[in-house]
Amino acid sequence: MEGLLFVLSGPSGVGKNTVLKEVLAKRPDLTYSISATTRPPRGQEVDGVNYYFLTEEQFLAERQQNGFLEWAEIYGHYYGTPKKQVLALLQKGQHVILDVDIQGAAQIRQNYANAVLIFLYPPSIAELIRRLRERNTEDEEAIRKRLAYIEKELAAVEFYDYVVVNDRLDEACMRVESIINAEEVRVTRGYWKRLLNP
Ligand SMILES: Nc1ncnc2c1ncn2[C@@H]1O[C@H](COP(=O)(O)OP(=O)(O)OP(=O)(O)O)[C@@H](O)[C@H]1O
Ligand SMILES: Nc1nc2c(ncn2[C@@H]2O[C@H](COP(=O)(O)O)[C@@H](O)[C@H]2O)c(=O)[nH]1
Repeated sequence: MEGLLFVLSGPSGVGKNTVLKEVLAKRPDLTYSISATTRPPRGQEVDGVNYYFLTEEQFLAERQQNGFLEWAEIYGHYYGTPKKQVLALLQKGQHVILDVDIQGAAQIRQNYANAVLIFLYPPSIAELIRRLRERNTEDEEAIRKRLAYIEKELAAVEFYDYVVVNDRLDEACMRVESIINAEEVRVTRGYWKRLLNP
């Protein structure tokens, strides 16, 4: 039986990576899909761990060969989900979670009707800006570019299946885990049959 495909989106700095790290530590049956991007590495990011860092030429060649499950241009750089590895994991029965923006989530919604879309929402705009600035990984111009998209990104929450407010981190992680648990036992997915003794 195929694994479940989850999507986590939310504005830059809301805490997607932070929440994912905690949730993934508790769910060995959930795999994080490492995206490809043309943006340069920031801080301690490592190629093949945080992202596959590609040149624009490499990214466009991969896109040309239909190598992405979804892709988007965000804040002036390309981002995409490598198709082969995600589909292989799902076929093996592994759940997969993508950290993608609202454009990517819309493509996933269109092409994978069973995917579960979760939106991580900030407790306030002021707190979101504080987190983004205090992370201290972008220069002022890059921060301004990201802030310019906040309103559009927050408005897209309407198209998601679930929303989780990332105020207290432990609570937000618990809610994301609860969503995964609940989706696993939806009768229509048939996934619950895995829980029966042979
Ligand atoms: N619940 C929380 N309370 C306080 N700080 C938080 C919380 N969640 C995350 N943070 C902090 O906010 C900052 C941004 O978090 P993170 O990098 O995970 O965001 P992101 O949504 O993945 O951003 P981006 O889309 O830019 O990659 C980090 O410094 C992180 O430690
Ligand atoms: N559509 C896609 N969006 C992606 C992908 N990987 C990451 N992202 C989104 O990009 C922004 C910026 O990320 P950052 O690491 O530069 O801060 C953020 O909203 C991510 O969700 C992807 O493969 N496809």
